[in-house]
Amino acid sequence: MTTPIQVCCALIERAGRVLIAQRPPGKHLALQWEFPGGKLEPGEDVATALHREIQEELGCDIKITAALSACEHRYDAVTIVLHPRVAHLTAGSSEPHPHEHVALRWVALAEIAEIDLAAADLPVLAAYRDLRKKASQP
Ligand SMILES: Nc1nc2c([nH]c(=O)n2[C@@H]2O[C@H](COP(=O)(O)OP(=O)(O)OP(=O)(O)O)[C@@H](O)[C@H]2O)c(=O)[nH]1
Repeated sequence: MTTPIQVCCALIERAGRVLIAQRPPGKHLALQWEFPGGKLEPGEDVATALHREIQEELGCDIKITAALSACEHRYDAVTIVLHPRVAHLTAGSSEPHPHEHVALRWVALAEIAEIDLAAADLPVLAAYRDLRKKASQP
C-alpha cells in the first residue's frame, strides 16, 4: 500500500457561509467541489501549508480559528489524510479569486448537501456541522 498524501484544507467562514472551490477538468476529482487547500510539502506543518496554499490558490490571507480532526480517505488512485482547519479572511485580505479552480462559491450549510463535494470531505463537513451546532447552543 502506498503512503497516504497529507493534505490541508480550509473551511473559510464569512457571514454564516463557507467558501468552496470547484476542481478543474482533467484532474483527480474533476469538477467536484472541495475546501481550498492542498498537499503539505516535506517538513511543513498544517498551518504553514494552509497559509501558502490559500495564498497560491485564492490570493488571500486567512486566520485559522479551529482545527477539525484529521480524516483518512482511500480513493482508487490515491489515499489522502485531510487536515481541516476553520478560518476566516483577515481584515486586510484581498477577495478570493480562483487562480487554480474553475469556480468559487460561498455556501450556507443548509445548501451544501446539494453540492457534489469530494468524498473525503463528507466527514469534514459532519465535524464542521457539529462544531457550528455546539457554538450556537447557549
Ligand atoms: N485541497 C483539497 N484537496 C482535497 C479535498 N478533498 C479531497 O479529496 N482532496 C484531494 O486531495 C488532493 C489534494 O491535492 P492538491 O489539491 O494539492 O492537488 P491536485 O490534485 O490539484 O494536484 P497538484 O497540485 O499536484 O497539481 C487531491 O487528490 C484532491 O482531490 C479538499 O477538500 N481540499
